[in-house]
Amino acid sequence: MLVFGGTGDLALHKLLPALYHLHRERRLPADLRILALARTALSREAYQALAERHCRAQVARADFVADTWQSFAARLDYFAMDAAQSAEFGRLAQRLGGACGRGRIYYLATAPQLFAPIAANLAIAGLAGADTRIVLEKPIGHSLQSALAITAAIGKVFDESQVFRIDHYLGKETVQNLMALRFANALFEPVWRAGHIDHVQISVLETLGVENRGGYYDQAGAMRDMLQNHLLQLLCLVAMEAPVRFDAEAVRNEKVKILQALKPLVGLDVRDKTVRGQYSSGHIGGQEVPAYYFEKNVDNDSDTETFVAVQAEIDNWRWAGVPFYLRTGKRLQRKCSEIVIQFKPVPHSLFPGAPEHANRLLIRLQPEERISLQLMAKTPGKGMTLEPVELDLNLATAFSRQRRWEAYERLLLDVIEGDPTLFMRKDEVEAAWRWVSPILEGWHEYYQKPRPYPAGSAGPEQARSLLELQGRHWHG
Ligand SMILES: NC(=O)C1=CN([C@@H]2O[C@H](COP(=O)(O)OP(=O)(O)OC[C@H]3O[C@@H](n4cnc5c(N)ncnc54)[C@H](OP(=O)(O)O)[C@@H]3O)[C@@H](O)[C@H]2O)C=CC1
Ligand SMILES: O=C1O[C@H](COP(=O)(O)O)[C@@H](O)[C@H](O)[C@H]1O
Repeated sequence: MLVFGGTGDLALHKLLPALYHLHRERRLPADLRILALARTALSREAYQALAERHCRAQVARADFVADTWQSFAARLDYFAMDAAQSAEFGRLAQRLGGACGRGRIYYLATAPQLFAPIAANLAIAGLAGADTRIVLEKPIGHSLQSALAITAAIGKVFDESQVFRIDHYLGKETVQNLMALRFANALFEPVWRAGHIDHVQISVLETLGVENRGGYYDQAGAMRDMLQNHLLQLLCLVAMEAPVRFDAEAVRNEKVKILQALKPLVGLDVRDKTVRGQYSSGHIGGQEVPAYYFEKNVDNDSDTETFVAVQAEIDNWRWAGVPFYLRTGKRLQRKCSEIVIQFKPVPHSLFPGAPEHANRLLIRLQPEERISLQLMAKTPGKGMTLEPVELDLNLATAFSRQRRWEAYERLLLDVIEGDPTLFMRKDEVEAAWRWVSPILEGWHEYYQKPRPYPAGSAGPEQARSLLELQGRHWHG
Protein backbone atom coordinates (compact mmCIF):
# COMPACT_ATOMS: atom_id res chain seq x y z
CA MET A 1 0.00 0.00 0.00
CA LEU A 2 1.48 3.30 -1.10
CA VAL A 3 0.19 6.24 0.94
CA PHE A 4 0.71 9.54 -0.90
CA GLY A 5 0.54 12.28 1.73
CA GLY A 6 2.11 9.94 4.29
CA THR A 7 3.26 12.78 6.56
CA GLY A 8 -0.13 14.53 6.55
CA ASP A 9 -2.77 14.89 9.22
CA LEU A 10 -5.02 12.19 7.78
CA ALA A 11 -2.28 9.59 7.38
CA LEU A 12 -0.79 10.14 10.83
CA HIS A 13 -4.01 10.59 12.80
CA LYS A 14 -6.35 8.16 11.09
CA LEU A 15 -4.81 5.81 8.52
CA LEU A 16 -1.78 4.55 10.44
CA PRO A 17 -3.64 4.04 13.74
CA ALA A 18 -6.34 2.14 11.80
CA LEU A 19 -3.72 -0.04 10.07
CA TYR A 20 -2.02 -0.61 13.43
CA HIS A 21 -5.30 -1.88 14.93
CA LEU A 22 -5.88 -4.19 11.96
CA HIS A 23 -2.32 -5.49 12.31
CA ARG A 24 -2.77 -6.02 16.05
CA GLU A 25 -5.87 -8.10 15.39
CA ARG A 26 -4.08 -10.03 12.62
CA ARG A 27 -6.47 -8.87 9.96
CA LEU A 28 -3.85 -7.56 7.52
CA PRO A 29 -2.38 -9.87 4.88
CA ALA A 30 0.97 -11.11 6.21
CA ASP A 31 2.84 -9.68 3.21
CA LEU A 32 1.26 -6.21 3.27
CA ARG A 33 3.94 -3.50 3.21
CA ILE A 34 3.14 0.19 3.66
CA LEU A 35 5.18 2.79 1.81
CA ALA A 36 4.45 6.37 2.88
CA LEU A 37 5.31 9.11 0.38
CA ALA A 38 5.64 12.89 0.74
CA ARG A 39 8.15 15.61 -0.20
CA THR A 40 9.73 16.01 3.24
CA ALA A 41 13.13 14.31 3.41
CA LEU A 42 12.95 11.61 6.09
CA SER A 43 14.77 8.35 6.64
CA ARG A 44 12.84 5.15 7.18
CA GLU A 45 13.68 5.25 10.89
CA ALA A 46 12.63 8.89 11.22
CA TYR A 47 9.29 8.10 9.60
CA GLN A 48 8.74 5.10 11.84
CA ALA A 49 9.44 7.30 14.86
CA LEU A 50 6.98 9.94 13.58
CA ALA A 51 4.35 7.27 13.00
CA GLU A 52 4.95 5.76 16.44
CA ARG A 53 4.52 9.13 18.15
CA HIS A 54 1.18 9.67 16.46
CA CYS A 55 -0.10 6.13 16.92
CA ARG A 56 0.75 6.19 20.62
CA ALA A 57 -1.30 9.36 20.96
CA GLN A 58 -4.26 8.05 18.95
CA VAL A 59 -4.57 4.47 20.12
CA ALA A 60 -5.97 3.57 23.56
CA ARG A 61 -3.10 3.02 26.02
CA ALA A 62 -4.00 -0.63 26.60
CA ASP A 63 -3.95 -1.31 22.84
CA PHE A 64 -0.48 0.10 22.26
CA VAL A 65 1.95 -2.74 22.88
CA ALA A 66 5.67 -2.20 22.17
CA ASP A 67 6.23 -5.63 20.55
CA THR A 68 3.15 -5.30 18.39
CA TRP A 69 4.31 -1.87 17.35
CA GLN A 70 7.73 -3.25 16.38
CA SER A 71 6.17 -5.89 14.16
CA PHE A 72 3.86 -3.26 12.62
CA ALA A 73 6.76 -0.84 12.07
CA ALA A 74 8.57 -3.57 10.15
CA ARG A 75 5.87 -3.17 7.49
CA LEU A 76 6.46 0.60 7.28
CA ASP A 77 8.80 2.40 4.92
CA TYR A 78 9.13 5.93 3.57
CA PHE A 79 10.01 7.42 0.20
CA ALA A 80 10.54 11.16 -0.33
CA MET A 81 9.24 12.43 -3.67
CA ASP A 82 7.32 15.30 -5.20
CA ALA A 83 4.18 13.70 -6.59
CA ALA A 84 3.58 16.69 -8.86
CA GLN A 85 6.74 15.88 -10.87
CA SER A 86 6.51 13.19 -13.56
CA ALA A 87 10.22 12.48 -13.43
CA GLU A 88 9.95 11.39 -9.80
CA PHE A 89 7.77 8.43 -10.75
CA GLY A 90 10.67 6.81 -12.59
CA ARG A 91 12.56 6.88 -9.30
CA LEU A 92 9.50 5.45 -7.56
CA ALA A 93 9.25 2.60 -10.10
CA GLN A 94 12.91 1.83 -9.45
CA ARG A 95 12.33 1.91 -5.72
CA LEU A 96 9.51 -0.59 -6.12
CA GLY A 97 12.05 -2.75 -7.93
CA GLY A 98 9.84 -3.72 -10.86
CA ALA A 99 7.59 -5.75 -8.54
CA CYS A 100 4.52 -6.63 -10.60
CA GLY A 101 2.19 -4.62 -8.38
CA ARG A 102 -0.49 -7.28 -8.00
CA GLY A 103 -2.89 -6.13 -5.32
CA ARG A 104 -1.00 -2.85 -4.92
CA ILE A 105 -3.07 -0.05 -3.44
CA TYR A 106 -2.40 3.64 -4.10
CA TYR A 107 -3.96 5.68 -1.28
CA LEU A 108 -4.13 9.35 -2.25
CA ALA A 109 -4.25 11.14 1.13
CA THR A 110 -3.35 14.43 -0.55
CA ALA A 111 -5.15 17.52 -1.78
CA PRO A 112 -7.43 16.68 -4.74
CA GLN A 113 -5.32 18.82 -7.10
CA LEU A 114 -2.75 16.02 -7.03
CA PHE A 115 -5.19 13.21 -7.95
CA ALA A 116 -5.03 13.65 -11.75
CA PRO A 117 -1.23 14.15 -12.00
CA ILE A 118 -0.55 11.19 -9.70
CA ALA A 119 -2.82 8.88 -11.74
CA ALA A 120 -1.30 10.02 -15.05
CA ASN A 121 2.26 9.67 -13.75
CA LEU A 122 1.59 6.22 -12.34
CA ALA A 123 0.44 5.19 -15.83
CA ILE A 124 3.48 6.72 -17.55
CA ALA A 125 5.78 4.91 -15.14
CA GLY A 126 4.00 1.62 -15.84
CA LEU A 127 2.72 1.37 -12.27
CA ALA A 128 -1.03 1.35 -12.94
CA GLY A 129 -1.65 -2.27 -13.86
CA ALA A 130 -5.11 -3.83 -13.94
CA ASP A 131 -4.51 -5.52 -10.57
CA THR A 132 -3.91 -2.27 -8.69
CA ARG A 133 -6.45 -0.14 -6.77
CA ILE A 134 -6.59 3.57 -6.15
CA VAL A 135 -8.21 5.23 -3.12
CA LEU A 136 -9.32 8.86 -3.35
CA GLU A 137 -10.09 10.96 -0.31
CA LYS A 138 -12.95 13.42 -0.16
CA PRO A 139 -13.61 16.14 -1.18
CA ILE A 140 -13.19 14.99 -4.77
CA GLY A 141 -12.56 18.33 -6.42
CA HIS A 142 -13.46 21.86 -5.49
CA SER A 143 -16.42 22.29 -7.86
CA LEU A 144 -18.47 20.29 -10.34
CA GLN A 145 -15.99 21.11 -13.12
CA SER A 146 -12.93 20.06 -11.17
CA ALA A 147 -14.68 16.89 -9.95
CA LEU A 148 -15.57 15.97 -13.53
CA ALA A 149 -11.99 16.64 -14.60
CA ILE A 150 -10.66 14.37 -11.82
CA THR A 151 -13.13 11.62 -12.74
CA ALA A 152 -12.06 11.84 -16.38
CA ALA A 153 -8.34 11.82 -15.53
CA ILE A 154 -8.69 8.85 -13.14
CA GLY A 155 -10.89 7.05 -15.67
CA LYS A 156 -8.18 7.29 -18.34
CA VAL A 157 -5.89 5.21 -16.15
CA PHE A 158 -8.06 3.08 -13.85
CA ASP A 159 -11.24 1.17 -14.51
CA GLU A 160 -14.13 2.21 -12.20
CA SER A 161 -13.84 -1.17 -10.44
CA GLN A 162 -10.30 -0.19 -9.35
CA VAL A 163 -11.36 3.15 -7.85
CA PHE A 164 -12.34 3.48 -4.16
CA ARG A 165 -13.69 6.95 -3.29
CA ILE A 166 -13.67 7.10 0.46
CA ASP A 167 -16.18 8.87 2.69
CA HIS A 168 -15.30 7.81 6.20
CA TYR A 169 -18.85 8.42 7.47
CA LEU A 170 -19.89 5.29 5.55
CA GLY A 171 -17.42 3.32 7.68
CA LYS A 172 -19.02 4.38 10.97
CA GLU A 173 -20.84 1.55 12.73
CA THR A 174 -24.04 3.47 13.40
CA VAL A 175 -24.22 4.60 9.78
CA GLN A 176 -24.17 0.98 8.67
CA ASN A 177 -26.65 0.24 11.43
CA LEU A 178 -29.01 2.66 9.76
CA MET A 179 -29.21 0.22 6.85
CA ALA A 180 -29.75 -2.67 9.27
CA LEU A 181 -32.47 -0.70 11.07
CA ARG A 182 -34.29 0.12 7.84
CA PHE A 183 -33.84 -3.08 5.87
CA ALA A 184 -33.61 -5.83 8.49
CA ASN A 185 -36.69 -4.76 10.45
CA ALA A 186 -40.17 -4.81 8.93
CA LEU A 187 -41.41 -2.30 11.50
CA PHE A 188 -40.28 0.93 9.94
CA GLU A 189 -40.84 0.48 6.21
CA PRO A 190 -44.62 1.22 6.16
CA VAL A 191 -44.15 4.53 8.00
CA TRP A 192 -40.87 5.54 6.34
CA ARG A 193 -42.47 8.02 3.94
CA ALA A 194 -44.10 11.41 3.50
CA GLY A 195 -47.49 10.26 4.82
CA HIS A 196 -46.02 9.64 8.28
CA ILE A 197 -42.83 11.66 8.51
CA ASP A 198 -42.98 15.39 9.16
CA HIS A 199 -39.32 16.13 8.54
CA VAL A 200 -35.78 14.77 8.90
CA GLN A 201 -32.78 16.47 10.55
CA ILE A 202 -29.17 15.55 9.92
CA SER A 203 -26.67 17.35 12.16
CA VAL A 204 -22.90 16.97 12.37
CA LEU A 205 -21.77 19.41 15.04
CA GLU A 206 -18.13 19.76 16.05
CA THR A 207 -16.36 21.57 18.86
CA LEU A 208 -13.10 21.15 16.93
CA GLY A 209 -11.80 24.01 14.83
CA VAL A 210 -9.65 23.74 11.72
CA GLU A 211 -6.58 22.61 13.76
CA ASN A 212 -3.55 22.94 11.50
CA ARG A 213 -5.56 22.50 8.29
CA GLY A 214 -6.36 26.20 7.86
CA GLY A 215 -4.78 26.39 4.39
CA TYR A 216 -7.01 23.62 3.06
CA TYR A 217 -10.13 24.57 5.01
CA ASP A 218 -10.11 28.21 4.00
CA GLN A 219 -10.38 27.13 0.36
CA ALA A 220 -13.04 24.53 1.13
CA GLY A 221 -15.44 25.68 3.87
CA ALA A 222 -18.15 23.61 5.55
CA MET A 223 -20.14 23.02 2.36
CA ARG A 224 -17.28 21.32 0.48
CA ASP A 225 -15.60 19.79 3.52
CA MET A 226 -18.67 18.18 5.08
CA LEU A 227 -22.05 18.74 3.48
CA GLN A 228 -21.21 17.83 -0.13
CA ASN A 229 -20.00 14.43 1.01
CA HIS A 230 -20.68 13.21 4.58
CA LEU A 231 -24.11 14.80 5.10
CA LEU A 232 -25.38 13.96 1.62
CA GLN A 233 -24.26 10.36 2.08
CA LEU A 234 -26.22 10.19 5.35
CA LEU A 235 -29.23 11.68 3.58
CA CYS A 236 -28.95 8.96 0.91
CA LEU A 237 -28.98 6.19 3.50
CA VAL A 238 -32.05 7.65 5.22
CA ALA A 239 -33.97 8.24 2.00
CA MET A 240 -32.99 5.48 -0.45
CA GLU A 241 -35.24 2.61 -1.49
CA ALA A 242 -34.32 -0.90 -0.37
CA PRO A 243 -31.56 -2.18 -2.66
CA VAL A 244 -32.26 -5.54 -4.30
CA ARG A 245 -29.10 -6.98 -2.73
CA PHE A 246 -26.49 -5.77 -0.25
CA ASP A 247 -23.77 -5.36 -2.84
CA ALA A 248 -21.88 -2.42 -4.26
CA GLU A 249 -23.88 -1.90 -7.45
CA ALA A 250 -27.33 -2.33 -5.89
CA VAL A 251 -26.63 -0.05 -2.91
CA ARG A 252 -24.99 2.62 -5.01
CA ASN A 253 -27.77 2.50 -7.64
CA GLU A 254 -30.28 3.43 -4.96
CA LYS A 255 -28.12 6.14 -3.39
CA VAL A 256 -27.50 7.88 -6.69
CA LYS A 257 -31.25 8.03 -7.43
CA ILE A 258 -31.72 10.08 -4.25
CA LEU A 259 -28.92 12.49 -5.14
CA GLN A 260 -30.39 12.92 -8.60
CA ALA A 261 -33.84 13.56 -7.11
CA LEU A 262 -32.66 16.40 -4.84
CA LYS A 263 -34.66 19.49 -5.77
CA PRO A 264 -32.22 22.12 -7.08
CA LEU A 265 -31.81 25.16 -4.84
CA VAL A 266 -31.50 28.13 -7.16
CA GLY A 267 -32.27 31.85 -7.15
CA LEU A 268 -34.14 32.97 -4.02
CA ASP A 269 -34.05 29.44 -2.58
CA VAL A 270 -30.38 29.99 -1.90
CA ARG A 271 -31.26 33.00 0.24
CA ASP A 272 -34.28 31.43 1.92
CA LYS A 273 -33.19 27.81 2.40
CA THR A 274 -29.51 28.02 3.19
CA VAL A 275 -27.56 29.63 6.04
CA ARG A 276 -23.81 30.23 6.10
CA GLY A 277 -21.99 31.05 9.30
CA GLN A 278 -18.46 31.76 10.48
CA TYR A 279 -17.36 31.58 14.10
CA SER A 280 -16.20 34.66 15.91
CA SER A 281 -14.29 34.53 19.19
CA GLY A 282 -15.91 32.75 22.13
CA HIS A 283 -15.44 30.03 24.74
CA ILE A 284 -15.60 26.26 24.56
CA GLY A 285 -15.24 24.21 27.76
CA GLY A 286 -13.91 27.26 29.60
CA GLN A 287 -11.19 27.85 26.98
CA GLU A 288 -11.03 31.05 25.00
CA VAL A 289 -11.26 30.44 21.25
CA PRO A 290 -10.13 33.09 18.75
CA ALA A 291 -12.23 33.99 15.72
CA TYR A 292 -11.86 31.82 12.62
CA TYR A 293 -10.01 34.51 10.68
CA PHE A 294 -7.22 34.44 13.27
CA GLU A 295 -6.53 30.73 12.64
CA LYS A 296 -3.16 29.77 11.17
CA ASN A 297 -3.09 29.93 7.33
CA VAL A 298 -6.55 31.52 7.17
CA ASP A 299 -7.03 34.80 5.33
CA ASN A 300 -7.71 37.71 7.75
CA ASP A 301 -10.52 38.80 5.46
CA SER A 302 -11.85 35.30 4.94
CA ASP A 303 -15.51 34.84 4.14
CA THR A 304 -15.30 31.05 4.17
CA GLU A 305 -18.20 29.41 6.02
CA THR A 306 -17.45 27.27 9.08
CA PHE A 307 -21.16 26.48 9.48
CA VAL A 308 -23.83 25.64 6.97
CA ALA A 309 -27.51 24.76 7.26
CA VAL A 310 -29.64 23.78 4.30
CA GLN A 311 -33.25 22.79 3.76
CA ALA A 312 -33.27 20.08 1.11
CA GLU A 313 -36.17 18.29 -0.54
CA ILE A 314 -36.31 15.08 -2.50
CA ASP A 315 -38.56 15.11 -5.51
CA ASN A 316 -39.91 11.58 -5.52
CA TRP A 317 -43.07 9.76 -4.41
CA ARG A 318 -41.75 8.65 -1.06
CA TRP A 319 -40.49 12.02 0.08
CA ALA A 320 -42.54 14.70 -1.72
CA GLY A 321 -42.95 17.69 0.60
CA VAL A 322 -40.77 16.36 3.45
CA PRO A 323 -38.00 18.82 4.38
CA PHE A 324 -34.57 17.37 5.13
CA TYR A 325 -32.72 19.90 7.28
CA LEU A 326 -28.95 19.48 7.18
CA ARG A 327 -26.48 21.39 9.34
CA THR A 328 -22.82 21.14 10.17
CA GLY A 329 -20.34 23.46 11.78
CA LYS A 330 -17.10 23.88 13.63
CA ARG A 331 -16.45 25.37 17.08
CA LEU A 332 -19.99 24.73 18.28
CA GLN A 333 -21.03 24.19 21.91
CA ARG A 334 -21.06 20.38 21.68
CA LYS A 335 -19.83 17.53 19.53
CA CYS A 336 -22.74 15.53 18.24
CA SER A 337 -23.66 13.77 14.99
CA GLU A 338 -27.22 12.58 14.73
CA ILE A 339 -30.14 11.90 12.46
CA VAL A 340 -33.63 12.72 13.67
CA ILE A 341 -36.71 11.28 12.00
CA GLN A 342 -39.62 13.36 13.24
CA PHE A 343 -42.94 11.59 12.73
CA LYS A 344 -46.27 13.36 12.32
CA PRO A 345 -48.58 13.69 15.36
CA VAL A 346 -51.51 11.31 15.83
CA PRO A 347 -54.44 12.39 13.60
CA HIS A 348 -56.84 12.72 16.57
CA SER A 349 -55.95 13.08 20.23
CA LEU A 350 -57.91 10.90 22.68
CA PHE A 351 -56.37 12.43 25.74
CA PRO A 352 -57.35 16.04 26.29
CA GLY A 353 -54.58 18.16 27.75
CA ALA A 354 -51.88 15.66 26.79
CA PRO A 355 -48.74 17.35 25.44
CA GLU A 356 -48.39 17.09 21.66
CA HIS A 357 -45.26 15.02 21.25
CA ALA A 358 -45.14 13.14 17.99
CA ASN A 359 -42.90 10.07 17.83
CA ARG A 360 -39.27 10.73 17.08
CA LEU A 361 -36.55 8.32 16.07
CA LEU A 362 -33.07 9.47 17.00
CA ILE A 363 -30.00 7.86 15.47
CA ARG A 364 -26.93 9.16 17.28
CA LEU A 365 -23.61 8.50 15.52
CA GLN A 366 -21.34 10.21 18.02
CA PRO A 367 -20.18 10.82 20.69
CA GLU A 368 -22.22 7.77 21.78
CA GLU A 369 -23.74 5.28 19.35
CA ARG A 370 -27.40 4.85 20.10
CA ILE A 371 -30.77 4.56 18.52
CA SER A 372 -33.76 5.75 20.48
CA LEU A 373 -37.44 6.02 19.78
CA GLN A 374 -39.50 8.57 21.63
CA LEU A 375 -42.95 7.25 22.49
CA MET A 376 -45.81 8.63 24.57
CA ALA A 377 -46.50 6.72 27.79
CA LYS A 378 -48.89 7.06 30.71
CA THR A 379 -47.34 8.24 33.96
CA PRO A 380 -48.11 5.97 36.97
CA GLY A 381 -51.19 6.73 39.06
CA LYS A 382 -54.73 7.87 38.57
CA GLY A 383 -55.92 9.57 35.39
CA MET A 384 -54.31 9.65 31.97
CA THR A 385 -51.32 11.90 32.21
CA LEU A 386 -48.97 11.31 29.30
CA GLU A 387 -45.28 11.97 28.95
CA PRO A 388 -42.70 11.23 26.29
CA VAL A 389 -40.31 8.36 27.16
CA GLU A 390 -37.37 6.89 25.30
CA LEU A 391 -37.01 3.34 24.03
CA ASP A 392 -33.26 3.30 24.01
CA LEU A 393 -30.75 1.02 22.30
CA ASN A 394 -27.19 1.83 23.28
CA LEU A 395 -25.04 0.01 20.73
CA ALA A 396 -21.89 0.15 22.84
CA THR A 397 -23.71 -1.59 25.71
CA ALA A 398 -25.58 -4.03 23.47
CA PHE A 399 -22.29 -5.19 21.96
CA SER A 400 -20.08 -4.48 24.95
CA ARG A 401 -17.83 -7.51 24.37
CA GLN A 402 -16.75 -6.32 20.95
CA ARG A 403 -14.31 -3.48 20.36
CA ARG A 404 -15.86 -0.62 18.39
CA TRP A 405 -14.02 -0.24 15.10
CA GLU A 406 -12.93 3.14 13.83
CA ALA A 407 -14.41 3.96 10.43
CA TYR A 408 -11.04 3.83 8.68
CA GLU A 409 -10.34 0.30 9.95
CA ARG A 410 -13.43 -1.06 8.26
CA LEU A 411 -12.86 0.92 5.06
CA LEU A 412 -9.15 0.08 4.74
CA LEU A 413 -9.95 -3.59 5.15
CA ASP A 414 -12.65 -3.29 2.48
CA VAL A 415 -10.12 -1.75 0.08
CA ILE A 416 -7.63 -4.52 0.81
CA GLU A 417 -10.34 -7.13 0.24
CA GLY A 418 -11.68 -5.29 -2.82
CA ASP A 419 -15.23 -4.62 -1.56
CA PRO A 420 -16.50 -1.25 -2.87
CA THR A 421 -19.99 -1.32 -1.26
CA LEU A 422 -19.18 1.44 1.24
CA PHE A 423 -17.40 3.66 -1.29
CA MET A 424 -18.83 6.33 -3.58
CA ARG A 425 -19.26 5.65 -7.26
CA LYS A 426 -18.34 8.38 -9.75
CA ASP A 427 -21.99 9.19 -10.59
CA GLU A 428 -22.74 9.75 -6.87
CA VAL A 429 -19.92 12.25 -6.56
CA GLU A 430 -21.07 13.99 -9.73
CA ALA A 431 -24.73 14.13 -8.63
CA ALA A 432 -23.73 15.55 -5.22
CA TRP A 433 -21.68 18.28 -6.88
CA ARG A 434 -24.51 19.04 -9.35
CA TRP A 435 -26.77 19.83 -6.39
CA VAL A 436 -24.18 21.72 -4.34
CA SER A 437 -22.72 23.85 -7.15
CA PRO A 438 -25.72 26.19 -7.68
CA ILE A 439 -25.74 26.88 -3.93
CA LEU A 440 -22.06 27.83 -3.96
CA GLU A 441 -22.66 29.95 -7.06
CA GLY A 442 -25.73 31.57 -5.49
CA TRP A 443 -23.74 32.56 -2.40
CA HIS A 444 -21.18 34.15 -4.66
CA GLU A 445 -23.74 35.85 -6.92
CA TYR A 446 -25.78 37.37 -4.07
CA TYR A 447 -22.72 38.12 -1.91
CA GLN A 448 -24.21 35.98 0.83
CA LYS A 449 -21.62 36.60 3.52
CA PRO A 450 -21.37 34.14 6.40
CA ARG A 451 -23.31 35.17 9.53
CA PRO A 452 -21.09 35.41 12.60
CA TYR A 453 -21.72 33.08 15.54
CA PRO A 454 -19.70 32.99 18.76
CA ALA A 455 -17.45 29.95 19.18
CA GLY A 456 -19.17 27.70 21.74
CA SER A 457 -22.69 28.64 20.64
CA ALA A 458 -25.30 26.64 18.72
CA GLY A 459 -24.48 28.40 15.44
CA PRO A 460 -25.94 31.48 13.79
CA GLU A 461 -29.43 32.69 14.78
CA GLN A 462 -30.55 32.35 11.18
CA ALA A 463 -30.16 28.56 11.36
CA ARG A 464 -32.63 28.53 14.22
CA SER A 465 -35.09 30.73 12.32
CA LEU A 466 -34.83 28.50 9.25
CA LEU A 467 -36.85 25.90 11.19
CA GLU A 468 -38.78 28.17 13.55
CA LEU A 469 -40.40 30.03 10.68
CA GLN A 470 -41.90 26.67 9.75
CA GLY A 471 -42.97 25.86 13.33
CA ARG A 472 -40.13 23.38 13.92
CA HIS A 473 -37.03 23.21 16.12
CA TRP A 474 -33.59 21.65 15.85
CA HIS A 475 -33.27 18.69 18.17
CA GLY A 476 -31.17 19.40 21.26
N1 LIG B 1 -7.25 15.31 7.95
C1 LIG B 1 -8.42 14.72 8.01
O1 LIG B 1 -8.96 14.40 9.08
C2 LIG B 1 -9.14 14.40 6.75
C3 LIG B 1 -8.59 14.70 5.51
N2 LIG B 1 -9.25 14.35 4.37
C4 LIG B 1 -8.68 14.65 3.06
O2 LIG B 1 -7.42 13.99 2.93
C5 LIG B 1 -6.56 14.77 2.14
C6 LIG B 1 -5.29 15.06 2.95
O3 LIG B 1 -5.66 15.80 4.08
P1 LIG B 1 -4.64 16.12 5.27
O4 LIG B 1 -3.83 14.93 5.62
O5 LIG B 1 -5.45 16.78 6.30
O6 LIG B 1 -3.70 17.21 4.58
P2 LIG B 1 -2.23 17.66 5.06
O7 LIG B 1 -2.03 19.02 4.48
O8 LIG B 1 -2.04 17.46 6.52
O9 LIG B 1 -1.26 16.61 4.33
C7 LIG B 1 -0.95 16.69 2.97
C8 LIG B 1 0.08 15.64 2.68
O10 LIG B 1 0.41 15.69 1.29
C9 LIG B 1 1.82 15.80 1.15
N3 LIG B 1 2.07 16.53 -0.09
C10 LIG B 1 1.67 17.77 -0.42
N4 LIG B 1 2.11 18.09 -1.64
C11 LIG B 1 2.79 17.03 -2.10
C12 LIG B 1 3.49 16.75 -3.30
N5 LIG B 1 3.58 17.63 -4.29
N6 LIG B 1 4.08 15.55 -3.43
C13 LIG B 1 4.03 14.61 -2.43
N7 LIG B 1 3.36 14.82 -1.28
C14 LIG B 1 2.77 16.03 -1.12
C15 LIG B 1 2.26 16.53 2.40
O11 LIG B 1 3.60 16.29 2.75
P3 LIG B 1 4.84 17.21 2.27
O12 LIG B 1 4.47 18.61 2.54
O13 LIG B 1 5.99 16.67 3.06
O14 LIG B 1 4.98 16.91 0.82
C16 LIG B 1 1.38 15.83 3.43
O15 LIG B 1 1.92 14.57 3.73
C17 LIG B 1 -7.32 16.04 1.77
O16 LIG B 1 -7.91 15.85 0.51
C18 LIG B 1 -8.39 16.12 2.84
O17 LIG B 1 -9.53 16.78 2.40
C19 LIG B 1 -10.43 13.68 4.41
C20 LIG B 1 -11.02 13.35 5.61
C21 LIG B 1 -10.45 13.72 6.88
O1 LIG C 1 -13.85 14.76 6.73
C1 LIG C 1 -13.82 15.45 7.73
O2 LIG C 1 -14.35 14.96 8.86
C2 LIG C 1 -14.00 15.50 10.13
C3 LIG C 1 -15.10 15.04 11.09
O3 LIG C 1 -15.05 13.63 11.16
P1 LIG C 1 -15.53 12.87 12.48
O4 LIG C 1 -15.38 11.43 12.14
O5 LIG C 1 -14.64 13.34 13.60
O6 LIG C 1 -16.94 13.28 12.70
C4 LIG C 1 -13.93 17.01 10.10
O7 LIG C 1 -13.42 17.48 11.34
C5 LIG C 1 -13.00 17.43 8.99
O8 LIG C 1 -13.00 18.86 8.89
C6 LIG C 1 -13.44 16.86 7.66
O9 LIG C 1 -12.44 17.10 6.68
